[in-house]
Amino acid sequence: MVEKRRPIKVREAVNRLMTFSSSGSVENISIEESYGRFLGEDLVADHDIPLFDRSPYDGFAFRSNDTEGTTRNEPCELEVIGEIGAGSVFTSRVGKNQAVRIMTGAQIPDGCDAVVMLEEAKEIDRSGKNMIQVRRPFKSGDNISFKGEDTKQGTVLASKGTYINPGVIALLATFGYKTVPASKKPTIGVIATGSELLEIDEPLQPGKIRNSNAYMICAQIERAGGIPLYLGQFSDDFDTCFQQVEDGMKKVDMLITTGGVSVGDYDYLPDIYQKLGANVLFNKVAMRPGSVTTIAEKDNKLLFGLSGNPSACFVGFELFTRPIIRTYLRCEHPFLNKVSAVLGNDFPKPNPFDRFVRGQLTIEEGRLIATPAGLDKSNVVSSLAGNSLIVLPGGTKGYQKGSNVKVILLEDQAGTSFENFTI
Ligand SMILES: Nc1nc2c(c(=O)[nH]1)N[C@H]1C(S)=C(S)[C@@H](COP(=O)(O)OP(=O)(O)OC[C@H]3O[C@@H](n4cnc5c(N)ncnc54)[C@H](O)[C@@H]3O)O[C@H]1N2
Ligand code: MOO
Repeated sequence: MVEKRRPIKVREAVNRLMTFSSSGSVENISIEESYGRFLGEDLVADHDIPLFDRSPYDGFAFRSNDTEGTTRNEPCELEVIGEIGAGSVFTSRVGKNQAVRIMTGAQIPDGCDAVVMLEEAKEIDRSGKNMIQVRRPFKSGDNISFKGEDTKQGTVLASKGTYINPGVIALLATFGYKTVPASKKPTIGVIATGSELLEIDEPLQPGKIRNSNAYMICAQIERAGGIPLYLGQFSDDFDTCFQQVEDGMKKVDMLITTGGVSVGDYDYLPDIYQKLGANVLFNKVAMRPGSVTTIAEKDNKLLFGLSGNPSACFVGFELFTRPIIRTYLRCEHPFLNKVSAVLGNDFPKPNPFDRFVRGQLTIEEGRLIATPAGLDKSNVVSSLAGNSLIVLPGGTKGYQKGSNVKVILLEDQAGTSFENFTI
């Protein structure tokens, strides 16, 4: 008789697992390679931006006092004593009733405290002198970008664990980071088990299926920010699988297996953990799909025993492996984001376990709608292409279309049919 496993709640499973999470080391990479990585350290501004008061416009810099009482009919006239382009500095001090022609981005010359835009100033000639007329009073600071107004020295530009997107790259470049301290990516081994598995380029045969999980998991690892190391697929043979897991563990930061975690005659993973002397954190979770997800730890390395059923494998990865990868990458918020939405279809099937239904989140007339995708069975592949997981808490009743539900966003929103951006 097979020993009955005791399911634990998802939250408890996650909490138990997270006590074994740890962050990896930090490596310096070039800024060109940094897109899509995670910052390994807080970045602190070592100087002000802008570093000097500068002009945000092409125009004339002058002393605001000189424009006091000026009106459209009684303009003040200022003598233009020089000009300054972006990148140059005006070396002499600008005096009373004087102005300097200045270009966008150029440093405000000493003595000046305001800028009038080119279009607002009228250039005139007074006995060979180049003058401008200014037709309204200016206050000190008008049209000036001040030193430090963008970023003050000492400010945290971006905290460790921040995803390096193009905007973060702009910050890094502004502060001279030719090399960037990035969290080292974890290398995660992937082993597929099952005598029924064919490699994807093998012809189909009776009773056999293609190994889709290994490829799916590798892509999930990449999406989460890790490096997948596919170690191969192996038949249901205890000695072979044990050897592969034992050898695989030495090459990686964590290891994922798919298949063989249930209670069948060829489900060897529980015996493999035992022979390895691994500490099994849990082997049954009150969730569908993925109830058989089993996680063990050996010498501070985690072994994720994901189900062979594709949907169960997918969900097990997103709920358990992903936060471990994100913690390794130093993210402060390692879990996927959740939003509230309205259920787009009836979901009549009740279940005592919490369900994570694969689905598609859309916006219709400003409302978020979560629609379950296809057949809700854990061995189904066709429901996996959606952008979200709809959380349906366990209970005795199903859910009706229009119910309020929580939806986990699967981060890669490229396939999301949210309202298009049009002007
Ligand atoms: N008597 C019981 N039987 C089962 C139970 C149970 O509690 N008692 N649990 C069921 C649940 S729930 C699930 S989920 C599955 C989990 O089984 P395993 O994780 O051990 O996976 P396998 O048996 O190896 O395979 C399950 C299914 O998935 C297909 N598979 C396997 N590997 C791959 C792959 N790499 N790519 C695509 N598909 C794969 C495999 O052919 C099977 O159809 O157990 C239930 N049974
Ligand atoms: O682990 Mo199974 O997917 O709950 O159906």
